[in-house]
Amino acid sequence: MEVERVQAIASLSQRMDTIPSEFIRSENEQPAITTVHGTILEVPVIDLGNRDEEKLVQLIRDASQEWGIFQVVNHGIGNDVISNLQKVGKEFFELPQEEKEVYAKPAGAQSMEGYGTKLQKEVEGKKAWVDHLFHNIWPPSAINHYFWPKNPPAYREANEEYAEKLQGVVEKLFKSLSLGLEVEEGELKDAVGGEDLIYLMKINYYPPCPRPDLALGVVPHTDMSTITILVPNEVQGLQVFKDDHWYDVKYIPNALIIHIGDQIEILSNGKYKSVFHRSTVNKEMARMSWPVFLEPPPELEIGPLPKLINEENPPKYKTKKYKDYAYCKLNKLP
Ligand SMILES: O=C(O)CCC(=O)C(=O)O
Ligand SMILES: [Fe+2]
Repeated sequence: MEVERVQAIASLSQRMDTIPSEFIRSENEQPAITTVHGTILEVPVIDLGNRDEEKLVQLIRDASQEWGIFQVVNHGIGNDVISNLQKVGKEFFELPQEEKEVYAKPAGAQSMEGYGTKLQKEVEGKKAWVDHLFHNIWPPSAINHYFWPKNPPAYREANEEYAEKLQGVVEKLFKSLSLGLEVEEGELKDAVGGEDLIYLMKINYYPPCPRPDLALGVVPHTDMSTITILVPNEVQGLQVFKDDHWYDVKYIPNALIIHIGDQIEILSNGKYKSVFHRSTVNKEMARMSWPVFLEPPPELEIGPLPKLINEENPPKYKTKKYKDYAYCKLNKLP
Protein backbone atom coordinates (compact mmCIF):
# COMPACT_ATOMS: atom_id res chain seq x y z
CA MET A 1 0.00 0.00 0.00
CA GLU A 2 1.21 3.44 -0.93
CA VAL A 3 1.48 5.67 2.15
CA GLU A 4 1.15 9.39 1.70
CA ARG A 5 4.18 11.13 3.17
CA VAL A 6 3.63 14.46 4.86
CA GLN A 7 6.71 15.76 3.04
CA ALA A 8 4.97 15.09 -0.30
CA ILE A 9 1.72 16.71 0.87
CA ALA A 10 3.72 19.69 2.13
CA SER A 11 5.44 20.28 -1.17
CA LEU A 12 2.02 20.45 -2.84
CA SER A 13 0.58 22.78 -0.18
CA GLN A 14 3.53 25.17 -0.39
CA ARG A 15 1.89 27.16 -3.15
CA MET A 16 -1.32 27.44 -1.16
CA ASP A 17 -2.12 28.92 2.20
CA THR A 18 -4.23 26.00 3.34
CA ILE A 19 -3.63 22.45 4.55
CA PRO A 20 -5.80 19.36 4.06
CA SER A 21 -8.60 19.30 6.63
CA GLU A 22 -7.38 16.08 8.29
CA PHE A 23 -4.41 18.10 9.63
CA ILE A 24 -6.52 20.86 11.16
CA ARG A 25 -6.74 20.38 14.91
CA SER A 26 -9.77 21.17 17.02
CA GLU A 27 -9.56 24.52 18.80
CA ASN A 28 -8.62 23.03 22.15
CA GLU A 29 -5.47 21.64 20.49
CA GLN A 30 -4.49 24.38 18.04
CA PRO A 31 -1.07 25.72 18.99
CA ALA A 32 -2.02 29.34 18.23
CA ILE A 33 -4.77 29.13 20.85
CA THR A 34 -3.21 26.86 23.46
CA THR A 35 0.42 28.06 23.73
CA VAL A 36 1.52 30.40 26.54
CA HIS A 37 3.64 33.16 25.00
CA GLY A 38 6.60 34.88 26.60
CA THR A 39 9.10 33.06 28.77
CA ILE A 40 7.12 32.86 31.98
CA LEU A 41 8.43 29.43 32.91
CA GLU A 42 11.66 27.90 31.69
CA VAL A 43 12.68 24.25 31.57
CA PRO A 44 15.76 23.79 33.82
CA VAL A 45 19.19 23.94 32.14
CA ILE A 46 21.79 21.79 33.93
CA ASP A 47 25.58 21.90 33.61
CA LEU A 48 26.48 18.21 33.36
CA GLY A 49 30.15 19.09 33.84
CA ASN A 50 29.46 20.31 37.38
CA ARG A 51 32.11 18.72 39.62
CA ASP A 52 30.00 19.15 42.71
CA GLU A 53 28.34 15.76 42.43
CA GLU A 54 25.88 16.29 45.24
CA LYS A 55 24.68 19.50 43.64
CA LEU A 56 24.31 17.77 40.25
CA VAL A 57 22.23 14.99 41.79
CA GLN A 58 20.03 17.54 43.48
CA LEU A 59 19.48 19.55 40.28
CA ILE A 60 18.63 16.46 38.23
CA ARG A 61 16.36 15.10 40.96
CA ASP A 62 14.46 18.39 41.31
CA ALA A 63 14.05 18.83 37.54
CA SER A 64 12.84 15.22 37.16
CA GLN A 65 10.33 15.60 39.98
CA GLU A 66 9.00 18.98 39.04
CA TRP A 67 9.22 18.96 35.23
CA GLY A 68 10.21 15.52 33.92
CA ILE A 69 12.35 17.39 31.37
CA PHE A 70 15.57 19.40 31.41
CA GLN A 71 18.34 20.48 29.08
CA VAL A 72 21.98 19.60 29.66
CA VAL A 73 25.03 21.58 28.56
CA ASN A 74 28.72 20.65 29.03
CA HIS A 75 27.67 17.05 28.40
CA GLY A 76 30.93 16.01 26.77
CA ILE A 77 29.61 15.38 23.24
CA GLY A 78 31.50 17.61 20.80
CA ASN A 79 29.61 20.16 18.71
CA ASP A 80 31.05 18.54 15.58
CA VAL A 81 29.55 15.17 16.55
CA ILE A 82 26.12 16.78 16.94
CA SER A 83 26.34 18.83 13.76
CA ASN A 84 27.45 15.78 11.76
CA LEU A 85 24.46 13.83 13.07
CA GLN A 86 22.15 16.68 12.05
CA LYS A 87 23.79 17.11 8.66
CA VAL A 88 23.46 13.50 7.51
CA GLY A 89 19.88 13.26 8.80
CA LYS A 90 18.91 16.39 6.92
CA GLU A 91 20.59 15.11 3.77
CA PHE A 92 18.64 11.87 4.01
CA PHE A 93 15.28 13.66 4.24
CA GLU A 94 16.24 15.87 1.31
CA LEU A 95 16.72 12.84 -0.98
CA PRO A 96 14.08 12.20 -3.65
CA GLN A 97 11.02 10.46 -2.23
CA GLU A 98 11.70 7.13 -3.98
CA GLU A 99 15.18 6.90 -2.44
CA LYS A 100 13.72 7.28 1.04
CA GLU A 101 11.03 4.68 0.35
CA VAL A 102 13.77 2.03 0.09
CA TYR A 103 13.89 2.21 3.90
CA ALA A 104 10.11 2.14 4.44
CA LYS A 105 9.03 0.21 7.50
CA PRO A 106 7.71 -3.16 6.29
CA ALA A 107 3.94 -3.47 6.72
CA GLY A 108 3.01 -5.40 9.85
CA ALA A 109 6.59 -5.46 11.21
CA GLN A 110 6.90 -5.88 14.99
CA SER A 111 9.82 -3.52 15.30
CA MET A 112 9.59 0.27 14.97
CA GLU A 113 12.53 0.39 12.57
CA GLY A 114 12.25 2.06 9.18
CA TYR A 115 11.06 5.18 7.37
CA GLY A 116 7.44 6.05 7.94
CA THR A 117 4.45 8.23 8.60
CA LYS A 118 1.99 7.55 11.37
CA LEU A 119 -0.87 5.66 9.77
CA GLN A 120 -3.53 5.67 12.43
CA LYS A 121 -5.38 8.94 12.54
CA GLU A 122 -4.69 10.38 15.95
CA VAL A 123 -6.95 12.17 18.40
CA GLU A 124 -10.30 13.06 16.79
CA GLY A 125 -9.29 11.49 13.49
CA LYS A 126 -6.56 14.05 12.79
CA LYS A 127 -3.13 13.54 11.25
CA ALA A 128 0.24 14.76 12.49
CA TRP A 129 2.47 16.98 10.29
CA VAL A 130 5.58 14.79 10.44
CA ASP A 131 7.46 11.87 8.83
CA HIS A 132 10.11 9.83 10.63
CA LEU A 133 12.94 7.32 10.43
CA PHE A 134 13.63 4.86 13.24
CA HIS A 135 16.65 2.56 13.72
CA ASN A 136 18.60 1.19 16.67
CA ILE A 137 22.07 2.63 17.23
CA TRP A 138 23.27 0.63 20.28
CA PRO A 139 24.26 -2.02 21.39
CA PRO A 140 25.83 -3.58 18.25
CA SER A 141 23.74 -6.76 18.71
CA ALA A 142 20.54 -4.67 18.32
CA ILE A 143 21.63 -2.92 15.13
CA ASN A 144 20.13 -3.83 11.76
CA HIS A 145 22.02 -1.84 9.14
CA TYR A 146 19.28 -2.54 6.63
CA PHE A 147 17.44 0.49 8.07
CA TRP A 148 20.47 2.80 8.12
CA PRO A 149 20.53 5.01 5.02
CA LYS A 150 23.43 4.26 2.65
CA ASN A 151 23.08 7.78 1.32
CA PRO A 152 24.57 10.18 2.34
CA PRO A 153 27.67 7.95 2.62
CA ALA A 154 28.70 9.60 5.92
CA TYR A 155 25.40 8.59 7.56
CA ARG A 156 26.79 5.49 9.24
CA GLU A 157 29.91 7.05 10.68
CA ALA A 158 28.05 10.07 12.05
CA ASN A 159 25.51 7.85 13.83
CA GLU A 160 28.16 5.46 15.16
CA GLU A 161 30.13 8.36 16.55
CA TYR A 162 27.08 9.85 18.26
CA ALA A 163 26.08 6.47 19.77
CA GLU A 164 29.60 6.02 21.09
CA LYS A 165 29.68 9.43 22.77
CA LEU A 166 26.13 9.18 24.09
CA GLN A 167 27.05 6.35 26.43
CA GLY A 168 28.89 8.66 28.82
CA VAL A 169 25.84 10.91 29.10
CA VAL A 170 23.57 7.91 29.70
CA GLU A 171 25.82 6.65 32.52
CA LYS A 172 25.84 10.04 34.22
CA LEU A 173 22.09 10.49 33.99
CA PHE A 174 21.22 7.04 35.37
CA LYS A 175 23.74 7.47 38.16
CA SER A 176 22.36 10.86 39.25
CA LEU A 177 18.76 9.69 38.94
CA SER A 178 19.57 6.67 41.15
CA LEU A 179 21.33 8.75 43.79
CA GLY A 180 18.39 11.16 43.71
CA LEU A 181 16.18 8.25 44.82
CA GLU A 182 18.69 7.30 47.52
CA VAL A 183 19.43 3.91 46.01
CA GLU A 184 22.82 2.57 44.82
CA GLU A 185 24.27 4.48 41.86
CA GLY A 186 23.98 1.51 39.47
CA GLU A 187 20.49 0.50 40.51
CA LEU A 188 18.31 2.19 37.87
CA LYS A 189 20.62 1.24 34.99
CA ASP A 190 20.59 -2.40 36.13
CA ALA A 191 16.81 -2.33 36.48
CA VAL A 192 16.40 -1.26 32.84
CA GLY A 193 18.66 -3.94 31.40
CA GLY A 194 22.20 -2.71 32.11
CA GLU A 195 24.37 -3.20 29.04
CA ASP A 196 21.36 -4.58 27.14
CA LEU A 197 19.59 -1.22 27.21
CA ILE A 198 18.60 -0.43 23.60
CA TYR A 199 19.24 2.98 22.06
CA LEU A 200 16.51 3.59 19.48
CA MET A 201 17.17 6.58 17.21
CA LYS A 202 14.23 8.44 15.70
CA ILE A 203 14.53 11.31 13.28
CA ASN A 204 11.44 13.52 13.08
CA TYR A 205 11.09 15.56 9.90
CA TYR A 206 8.44 18.29 10.08
CA PRO A 207 8.15 19.91 6.62
CA PRO A 208 7.33 23.62 6.37
CA CYS A 209 3.60 24.03 6.99
CA PRO A 210 1.42 26.80 5.49
CA ARG A 211 -0.76 26.84 8.65
CA PRO A 212 1.41 26.15 11.71
CA ASP A 213 -1.27 27.82 13.83
CA LEU A 214 -3.71 24.98 13.07
CA ALA A 215 -1.57 21.84 12.80
CA LEU A 216 0.56 19.83 15.24
CA GLY A 217 3.74 17.84 14.66
CA VAL A 218 3.93 15.08 17.24
CA VAL A 219 0.68 15.03 19.25
CA PRO A 220 0.63 15.29 23.07
CA HIS A 221 2.17 12.20 24.69
CA THR A 222 4.62 10.86 27.24
CA ASP A 223 7.50 8.70 25.98
CA MET A 224 7.27 5.06 27.02
CA SER A 225 11.05 4.80 27.20
CA THR A 226 13.21 5.05 30.33
CA ILE A 227 14.84 8.32 29.33
CA THR A 228 14.82 10.05 25.93
CA ILE A 229 17.79 12.16 24.85
CA LEU A 230 16.86 14.62 22.11
CA VAL A 231 18.84 16.84 19.76
CA PRO A 232 16.67 19.47 18.02
CA ASN A 233 17.52 21.61 15.01
CA GLU A 234 17.37 25.40 15.32
CA VAL A 235 13.64 25.65 14.57
CA GLN A 236 11.58 26.17 17.74
CA GLY A 237 8.86 23.57 18.24
CA LEU A 238 9.05 21.36 21.33
CA GLN A 239 6.47 22.24 23.98
CA VAL A 240 5.84 20.88 27.47
CA PHE A 241 2.67 20.82 29.51
CA LYS A 242 3.11 22.31 32.95
CA ASP A 243 0.53 23.61 35.43
CA ASP A 244 -2.22 23.20 32.83
CA HIS A 245 -0.49 25.15 30.05
CA TRP A 246 1.75 24.52 27.03
CA TYR A 247 5.20 26.17 27.13
CA ASP A 248 7.92 26.41 24.48
CA VAL A 249 11.23 24.74 25.27
CA LYS A 250 13.92 27.28 24.41
CA TYR A 251 16.44 26.26 21.74
CA ILE A 252 20.00 26.18 23.08
CA PRO A 253 22.61 25.29 20.44
CA ASN A 254 24.33 21.96 21.19
CA ALA A 255 22.36 21.31 24.37
CA LEU A 256 20.69 17.90 24.79
CA ILE A 257 17.07 17.76 25.90
CA ILE A 258 16.41 15.00 28.44
CA HIS A 259 12.90 13.60 28.82
CA ILE A 260 11.97 11.36 31.73
CA GLY A 261 9.90 8.53 30.20
CA ASP A 262 7.24 6.22 31.61
CA GLN A 263 9.66 3.48 32.77
CA ILE A 264 11.57 5.84 35.05
CA GLU A 265 8.33 7.21 36.47
CA ILE A 266 7.30 3.60 37.22
CA LEU A 267 10.66 2.55 38.71
CA SER A 268 10.68 5.65 40.93
CA ASN A 269 7.08 4.84 41.99
CA GLY A 270 5.94 8.23 40.74
CA LYS A 271 8.65 10.38 42.31
CA TYR A 272 10.01 11.31 38.86
CA LYS A 273 7.47 12.46 36.28
CA SER A 274 7.21 11.25 32.70
CA VAL A 275 6.83 14.56 30.84
CA PHE A 276 3.75 15.31 28.71
CA HIS A 277 4.95 17.04 25.55
CA ARG A 278 4.10 17.81 21.90
CA SER A 279 5.67 19.58 18.95
CA THR A 280 4.58 22.40 16.70
CA VAL A 281 5.64 23.16 13.12
CA ASN A 282 6.98 26.16 11.21
CA LYS A 283 5.72 28.09 8.21
CA GLU A 284 9.01 28.61 6.37
CA MET A 285 11.47 26.10 7.73
CA ALA A 286 11.64 22.36 8.13
CA ARG A 287 11.91 21.45 11.79
CA MET A 288 13.85 18.31 12.69
CA SER A 289 14.63 16.45 15.90
CA TRP A 290 16.70 13.40 16.82
CA PRO A 291 15.29 11.74 19.95
CA VAL A 292 17.09 8.59 21.14
CA PHE A 293 14.74 6.43 23.21
CA LEU A 294 16.59 4.35 25.80
CA GLU A 295 14.50 1.21 25.89
CA PRO A 296 14.63 -1.87 28.10
CA PRO A 297 14.86 -5.28 26.39
CA PRO A 298 11.28 -6.37 25.50
CA GLU A 299 11.17 -9.32 27.91
CA LEU A 300 12.42 -7.37 30.94
CA GLU A 301 9.89 -6.82 33.73
CA ILE A 302 9.68 -3.32 35.10
CA GLY A 303 7.87 -2.12 38.21
CA PRO A 304 8.56 0.18 41.18
CA LEU A 305 12.00 -0.45 42.75
CA PRO A 306 11.42 -2.74 45.77
CA LYS A 307 13.55 -0.45 47.96
CA LEU A 308 11.11 2.39 47.47
CA ILE A 309 8.11 0.34 48.55
CA ASN A 310 6.93 -0.01 52.15
CA GLU A 311 3.71 0.27 54.13
CA GLU A 312 3.47 4.03 53.74
CA ASN A 313 4.51 3.84 50.08
CA PRO A 314 2.58 1.07 48.34
CA PRO A 315 3.33 0.46 44.63
CA LYS A 316 1.44 2.90 42.42
CA TYR A 317 2.16 0.96 39.20
CA LYS A 318 1.84 -2.62 38.00
CA THR A 319 4.96 -4.60 37.14
CA LYS A 320 4.96 -5.55 33.46
CA LYS A 321 7.27 -6.82 30.76
CA TYR A 322 8.35 -3.83 28.66
CA LYS A 323 6.84 -5.38 25.54
CA ASP A 324 3.48 -5.76 27.30
CA TYR A 325 3.64 -2.19 28.56
CA ALA A 326 4.31 -1.00 25.01
CA TYR A 327 1.49 -3.14 23.58
CA CYS A 328 -1.02 -1.78 26.10
CA LYS A 329 0.04 1.81 25.57
CA LEU A 330 -0.08 1.61 21.78
CA ASN A 331 -3.49 -0.07 21.87
CA LYS A 332 -4.82 2.14 24.66
CA LEU A 333 -5.41 -0.82 27.00
CA PRO A 334 -5.10 -0.65 30.83
O1 LIG B 1 10.40 16.94 17.94
C1 LIG B 1 10.38 17.07 19.14
O2 LIG B 1 10.96 18.01 19.72
C2 LIG B 1 9.63 16.09 20.01
C3 LIG B 1 9.47 14.73 19.38
C4 LIG B 1 8.88 13.72 20.30
O3 LIG B 1 8.39 14.03 21.35
C5 LIG B 1 8.90 12.28 19.94
O4 LIG B 1 9.22 11.95 18.79
O5 LIG B 1 8.59 11.45 20.83
FE1 LIG C 1 8.24 12.32 22.72
